[in-house]
Amino acid sequence: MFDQKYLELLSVEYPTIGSAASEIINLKAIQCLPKGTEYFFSDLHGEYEPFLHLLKSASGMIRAKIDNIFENSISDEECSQLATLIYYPEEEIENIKCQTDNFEDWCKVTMYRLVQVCKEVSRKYTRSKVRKKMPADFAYIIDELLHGDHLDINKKSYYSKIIHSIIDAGMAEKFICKICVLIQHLSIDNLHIIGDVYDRGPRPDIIMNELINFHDVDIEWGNHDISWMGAASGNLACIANVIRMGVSYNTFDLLEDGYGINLRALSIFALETYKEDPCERFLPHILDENKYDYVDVQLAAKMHKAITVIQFKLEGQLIKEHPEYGMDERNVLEKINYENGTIELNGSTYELVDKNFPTISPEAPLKLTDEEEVLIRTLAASFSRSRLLEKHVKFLYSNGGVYKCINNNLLYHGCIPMENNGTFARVKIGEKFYKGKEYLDYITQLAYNAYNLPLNSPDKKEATDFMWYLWCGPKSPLFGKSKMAAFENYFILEKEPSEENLDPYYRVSLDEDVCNMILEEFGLDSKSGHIINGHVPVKIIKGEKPVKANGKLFFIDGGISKAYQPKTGIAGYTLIYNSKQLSLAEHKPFQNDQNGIIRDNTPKIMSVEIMKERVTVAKTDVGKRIAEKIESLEELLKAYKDGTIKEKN
Ligand SMILES: O=P(O)(O)OC[C@H]1O[C@](O)(COP(=O)(O)O)[C@@H](O)[C@@H]1O
Ligand SMILES: [Mn+2]
Repeated sequence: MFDQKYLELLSVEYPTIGSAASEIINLKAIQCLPKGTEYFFSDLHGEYEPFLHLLKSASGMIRAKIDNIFENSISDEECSQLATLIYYPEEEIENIKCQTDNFEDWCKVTMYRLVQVCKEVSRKYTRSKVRKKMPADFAYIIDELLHGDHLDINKKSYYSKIIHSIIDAGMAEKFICKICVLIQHLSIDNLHIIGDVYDRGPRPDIIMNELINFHDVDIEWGNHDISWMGAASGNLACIANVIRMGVSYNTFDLLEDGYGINLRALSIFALETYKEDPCERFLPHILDENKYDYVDVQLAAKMHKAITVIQFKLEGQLIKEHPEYGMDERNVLEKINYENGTIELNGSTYELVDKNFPTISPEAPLKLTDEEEVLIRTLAASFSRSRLLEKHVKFLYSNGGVYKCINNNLLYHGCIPMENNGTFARVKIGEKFYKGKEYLDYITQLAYNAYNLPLNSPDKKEATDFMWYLWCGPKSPLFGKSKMAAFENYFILEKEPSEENLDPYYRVSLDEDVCNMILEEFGLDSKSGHIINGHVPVKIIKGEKPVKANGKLFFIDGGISKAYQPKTGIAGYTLIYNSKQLSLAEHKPFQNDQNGIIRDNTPKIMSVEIMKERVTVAKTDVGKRIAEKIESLEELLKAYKDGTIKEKN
């Protein structure tokens, strides 16, 4: 069954009977351990401070562990202080230093407590896995402290000796910081980000840096992420779109300081073109102030309008070039009566609130002026030169996809386009129709082609154009709405034309049988599987619930994004899947002090499904791979024993 060549290759890593046998023993032991804890987040929308807090605190689970361990021995206030120390060790140590007379004593007590917390969070991992996460300079000491028997009288003095030596060597602060970070890292085994890292909030770039440094993370692309990926692939409409979103949410720090996108040409153009225009409909939302790159609101409004008009022109051009997208209704600039200042949409005429279009010629509304053309090319050049954006987009590709099947759960941001009768919608691309999993696989391929194919490849342009469709096309699984009503929101006062209708998916998937059908389409076991969705904020204020379809379907966009908190009433969810249960942490709005520390924000944690039996590693996807490895190692052992392969002593 195993071919000789494969076993020969394996024998390089395990050259003797002894090494192969001990690896088999090791792997079999791992299989029996409880599975690691998976954390699911969605719709982070650039909110780096709350997100980093959720990572550091394992969304409240570290605090829950502290309460468990020290329930009867230390006060609630001390538990709270210990939690803050674990999340923000450096800052909190400075605080303590100012507050306490005997810092050395505090260090001693704290180190003991931290070792206890660390023992608790590392309990379900092998010693070797924990060692791999340890800071190199303290690995030996932490290992000793974690694995000794503190009740043994001889060992007891040995441990206090270690603690005292750390203090005497002046290393206590460093040790405390390192063990706090180790506790953070051990608390989250895998991280799943179900889309929309980008737009609205201040610094998605900081979130991306954090994700890149995290040990195990996957990202299911959201419509906002794909738009940045499209921009990085050179799609001009996507470039205009991400700049428009950035300017409209006042995230100049991200654009200029983070990604080094030079907006000087845009500001000069906007000031000249919209000199006398107050651009009232384009005043930016100010959710956060910029730290490095302040832009006056009046100027920002002009820049916002300038890039929006360019975007609508570029979008109109794409729509005309691709009748197969079926998006003619969105070619809005060609539907305007420039003389009357009205627009005809779906048979109704609406008056525009802003009728000033100095760069649009009514005979050719989609044509960029020479200045607009130069401007968008300049911006595009800036995008292609941004090394940090390149690094982040590469990570989105290497660790991401349209969907992910993991441990019998199906993760995606938006939806699987469906019909009203609960069957998969058929979508035509080129000459072929696609649906369900095949459709998602095909568009994943197109997304890779957009970024990776060489410029002269004939398929490159098709794929790059399609990135814009994925951002806002009606059958895009990342978007899942009938239209993106950006134009209507800017230019029309009536509410009705700006309504965006959700794909039938969002209604039919409330039926458990439909969820089961979707899970099976992706080769998952519908009895134990779940679908985990982002994208649509759960309006808790209005009584909506994140758990749907009799527990098969989770919507976990609870509004980490400040822009959505008035709609949801909370500050986001984390779905947590450990060996015993699935639970949802519901977060309260985050308030940080002047040092950036978020205190007293322990979420409400609700258990949503208790596992029938404790889930071991053997039952997970990693476990399945381990089982295959055990099988091949056993085959290698046989080959060593019957002499087909020689040991390399
Ligand atoms: O209110 P904003 O930030 O202008 O954005 C509104 C647009 O964002 C969208 O909700 C898409 O963003 P999400 O994927 O975050 O929902 C559109 O449907 C809508 O037109
Ligand atoms: Mn979204």
